[in-house]
Amino acid sequence: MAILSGLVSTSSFYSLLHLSFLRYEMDSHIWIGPREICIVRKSAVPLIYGPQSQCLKTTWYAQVSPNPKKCSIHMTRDFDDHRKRRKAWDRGFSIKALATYEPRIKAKVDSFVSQIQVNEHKPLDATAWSMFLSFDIMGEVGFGKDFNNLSTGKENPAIRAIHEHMTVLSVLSHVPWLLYLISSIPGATAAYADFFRWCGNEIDLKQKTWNPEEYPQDIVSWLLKSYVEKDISASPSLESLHEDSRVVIIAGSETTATTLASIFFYLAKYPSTLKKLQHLLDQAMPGGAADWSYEKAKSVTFIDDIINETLRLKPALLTGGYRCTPAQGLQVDDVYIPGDINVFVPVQLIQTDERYYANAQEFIPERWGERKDEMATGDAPFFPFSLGAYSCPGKNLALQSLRIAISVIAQQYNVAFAENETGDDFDKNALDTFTTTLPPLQVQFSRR
Ligand code: HEM
Repeated sequence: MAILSGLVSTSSFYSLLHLSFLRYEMDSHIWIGPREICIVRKSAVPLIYGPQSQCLKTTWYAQVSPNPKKCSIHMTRDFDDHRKRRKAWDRGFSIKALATYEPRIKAKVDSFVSQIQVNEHKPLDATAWSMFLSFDIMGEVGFGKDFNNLSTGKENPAIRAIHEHMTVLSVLSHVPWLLYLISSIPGATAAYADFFRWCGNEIDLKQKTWNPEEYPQDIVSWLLKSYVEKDISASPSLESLHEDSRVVIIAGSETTATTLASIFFYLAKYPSTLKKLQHLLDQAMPGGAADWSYEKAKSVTFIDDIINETLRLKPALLTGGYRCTPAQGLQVDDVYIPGDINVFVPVQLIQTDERYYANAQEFIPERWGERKDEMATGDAPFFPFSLGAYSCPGKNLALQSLRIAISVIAQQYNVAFAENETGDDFDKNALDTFTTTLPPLQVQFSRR
């Protein structure tokens, strides 16, 4: 039991590190409630075993409820603890905090554009470079540090290990006792050491130079502020604070990077969408790059339509995290789910289901804008950031980063598939490793 409690004793943020590696089939639909996932399909084949309930239990596939209101959720102590702790995180994503991040994100995007300029007309791997940009942004707004991925064109060694072990972890997370067993073998987790050390050193440094009068400039400083001030929302221990700091990078970078890479894929595949976007950007900022501002870029709502449509078809978390039913079980409509059962929702499957979306497999950004009523998008399930108490606190930061990146790049450059690149591998062979592992995508940028 110690094996499992080692994995489950920490906050729910830690669950982000439990990765999944799945291929699934589902023939029915899903619902996510205002707080939690509720309905599961009784006849679904039990496939996965998860760590949350401290013993290995059947995992059920989730399904849409025709009547979500019937779902009731037991509020556990964990839930309340989580709600308190979320406050420390949410402060780091407030409107005021986001405003301090904006010019620094823009600076990172500008350095991405400088690399495009140097490599103009040459093939660039959009998957890798989106990762470089995104990790550099999270280094900056997460810790106030530069990972130097963009300037060197190489993955920082401190974060390389995360990628190399993603798939292994994603498989092992379904047999948590084995994961624990392996992690207790000396040297087996050595690859993570760089990353752990880097985050730990940064926290130590921040603690030593802590100035209570200063407005925190990055997310980890917000978490540290709660910790130093012994706020009710603070990480309960230094170890837990270290853990949260690692989550900042893991949760914030991969997700935004895979979304950006997927946007490049769609813009290269559908030149008419790119042209339309560029036309709208030109209207909003007739002076070109010199005229760029985040406020003006944000006024081009077609950017959000593209982001939404990308997150619908290729959500960064294809399945998302598990949820555990309350001890007394859950009655939803005519389905009873026993207590302590892990359930999850395959986000991508639902968001591409013809029952909810017209031409569900097609990339039609207009369904979020001018064709919203006609295509009945308003009522369709859409939850790439999850919903309710455990949903993504970094959503607005992610949207801000994506809006800045797309507007700045599309304003100045065309993007197309490089020679011999069809995009098929990228489109079809993504792996669900909790976050998504994408194949390379060779694209070519050319100045407009
Ligand atoms: C396009 C980008 C992003 C997507 C699609 C995304 C999606 C998600 C989803 C689906 C969850 C819920 C996971 C679960 O149910 O277990 C989540 C949680 C979380 N995300 Fe994001 N995310 C993105 C960007 C970010 C960023 C930039 C941050 C900043 C650090 C962030 C921080 C977190 C954290 C801390 C949690 C855990 C929340 C909790 O347990 O209460 N995410 N994200």
